[in-house]
Amino acid sequence: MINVAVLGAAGRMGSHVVQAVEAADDLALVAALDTDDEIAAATHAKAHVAVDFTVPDATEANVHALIDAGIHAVVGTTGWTEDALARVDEHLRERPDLGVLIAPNFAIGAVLAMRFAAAAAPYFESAEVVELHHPDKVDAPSGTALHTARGIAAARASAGLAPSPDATTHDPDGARGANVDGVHVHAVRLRGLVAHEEVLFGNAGEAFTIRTDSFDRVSFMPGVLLGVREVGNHPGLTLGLDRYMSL
Ligand SMILES: NC(=O)C1=CN([C@@H]2O[C@H](COP(=O)(O)OP(=O)(O)OC[C@H]3O[C@@H](n4cnc5c(N)ncnc54)[C@H](O)[C@@H]3O)[C@@H](O)[C@H]2O)C=CC1
Ligand SMILES: O=C(O)C1=N[C@H](C(=O)O)C[C@H](O)C1
Repeated sequence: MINVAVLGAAGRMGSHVVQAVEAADDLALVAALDTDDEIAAATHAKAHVAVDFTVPDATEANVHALIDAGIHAVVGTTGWTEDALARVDEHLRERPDLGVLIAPNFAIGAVLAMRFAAAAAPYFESAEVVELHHPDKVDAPSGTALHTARGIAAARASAGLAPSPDATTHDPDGARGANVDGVHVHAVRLRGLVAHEEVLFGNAGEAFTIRTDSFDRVSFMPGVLLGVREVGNHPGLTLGLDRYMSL
């Protein structure tokens, strides 16, 4: 039995994780924590793994506290910078027995979309990412879109591709979106949406589109539970759920 604590348990994602853990025969929910609770409560409850779906401003401190407490961490919260990831990696060297999984998206379709986008990237002259979310989301672009764009950029660089063609010289209102390592990323916020992404590729005379849609937050739960079950078998810092899958 794996004892699980959930951080951000009152939130949109955290409340789904609480239900998913409670429904799993091999997992025990031992702590459901939110803003007013200390991480120490997870230690007192003998948690083996903590799942963090909180806010970008809180998640790094939570992960360091979990490492200090000797608890594996499965993190879905977005907003991680390269510097913050490096600090976690460094901290984990003090605890080589612990695993931390930080994944921008636990939906299987989104995990595959990120991988497929990186695989397709060397074959197209142009690439752009459009992410579409509910309007209560606090960060933009989404963590998934950042990860997708960085994967595309790395694959283009490895293949020796020139920058995507773009004649824009005047964009005072930022209509071309964010530039993530040379890949333009556009963020839509619309009531009624949950989490969606389109990756657009173009060549002369053709387009190739990868689309993933989470219509309901239940779509993230199989991936979260996979992370909970596997994190103890993957010491160190792991970025992306695909690292736990045979892809
Ligand atoms: N990796 C993935 O598959 C997914 C990631 N996300 C990300 O998860 C995060 C949370 O998303 P939502 O659940 O929609 O947000 P939310 O705002 O509904 O929930 C966040 C919860 O965290 C709590 N919280 C804030 N600071 C805290 C702290 N220091 N300790 C404990 N709890 C704290 C809040 O009170 C709230 O209940 C966001 O960064 C979002 O982008 C969302 C969906 C899927
Ligand atoms: O805030 C959300 O809702 C989501 N956040 C993650 C992200 O920023 O990529 C994952 C998913 O898109 C839902």
